Amino acid sequence: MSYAVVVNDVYKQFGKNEGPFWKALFNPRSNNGNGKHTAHSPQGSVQIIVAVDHVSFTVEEGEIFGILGPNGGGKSTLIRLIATLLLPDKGKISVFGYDVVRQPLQVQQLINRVSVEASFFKKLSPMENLMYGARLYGLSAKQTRKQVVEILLRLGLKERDIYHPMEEMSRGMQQKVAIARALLSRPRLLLLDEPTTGLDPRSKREVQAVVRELREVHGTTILLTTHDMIEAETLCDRIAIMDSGRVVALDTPEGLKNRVRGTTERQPTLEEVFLELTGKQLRNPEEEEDESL
Ligand SMILES: Nc1ncnc2c1ncn2[C@@H]1O[C@H](COP(=O)(O)OP(=O)(O)OP(=O)(O)O)[C@@H](O)[C@H]1O
Repeated sequence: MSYAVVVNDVYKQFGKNEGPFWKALFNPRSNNGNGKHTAHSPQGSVQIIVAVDHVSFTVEEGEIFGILGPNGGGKSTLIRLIATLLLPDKGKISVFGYDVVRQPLQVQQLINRVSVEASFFKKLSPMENLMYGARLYGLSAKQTRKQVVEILLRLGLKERDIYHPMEEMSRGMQQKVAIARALLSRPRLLLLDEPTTGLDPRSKREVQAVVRELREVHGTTILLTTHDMIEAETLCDRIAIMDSGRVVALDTPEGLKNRVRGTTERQPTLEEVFLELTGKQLRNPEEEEDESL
């Protein structure tokens, strides 16, 4: 078995300085059960946030693997650790056999990442932004120009949008341009951090179709985070449910549902599975509105 990603007992915490320690004496706070607690020292008090709490899993080559969880669950931190943007405090991560801490350059050559906060030169068009990106990847201008048009049209942009300033585009369109930019480097592993959050249902479907096509045509391994259960269920081969920094379950969508089957006649939804496993609701009211459009 060839693994694209191996995450082994990874732990990551953040510390936020809360000022001098004596202030905390008047406002004492301890572990609130949500991965947060306050540590005091003569230098001051620091709120410790455990973002990733001893997480282990593997992603097979060519797999579409989803990390499903609520806001603040630790999904983005995990993606940043795999992308070599953060260092783990404990544990090991390897990407196609390369260690993210000891061999970050080798890892960076095999991956690309799209996040919701993708940045662009807003006065420039998608074509200009992508040509700039392509130069950073060392791609030839002529070949890239053709490829940019192909990818953007495939993602549902109109030909005229390709040459208009990015600042005139909707967030959905900008997200598609971010995905197109990541695809230019033909990554073996594509990390998608909430790729369809805030997109209208049609744009969502277009992005999801491209994700499937990438795996089918190019064999790209895809690791995506989402809090959209329908997306997780329809797109992912396997799903890790993450809550408060921990993976609480990992299985195929069918396997996850089988875990809580037995109470009712019908098959449970992933939302019910999530509620059963974490005691929390996952559904995002914004997404619900989107779905009904
Ligand atoms: N750079 C940072 N400094 C301090 N705390 C951080 C930092 N990055 C993340 N956190 C905290 O770590 C926890 C996990 O955040 P993370 O962004 O990984 O969650 P998430 O599941 O991706 O949620 P979201 O969908 O809201 O991005 C949260 O409590 C967050 O506030």
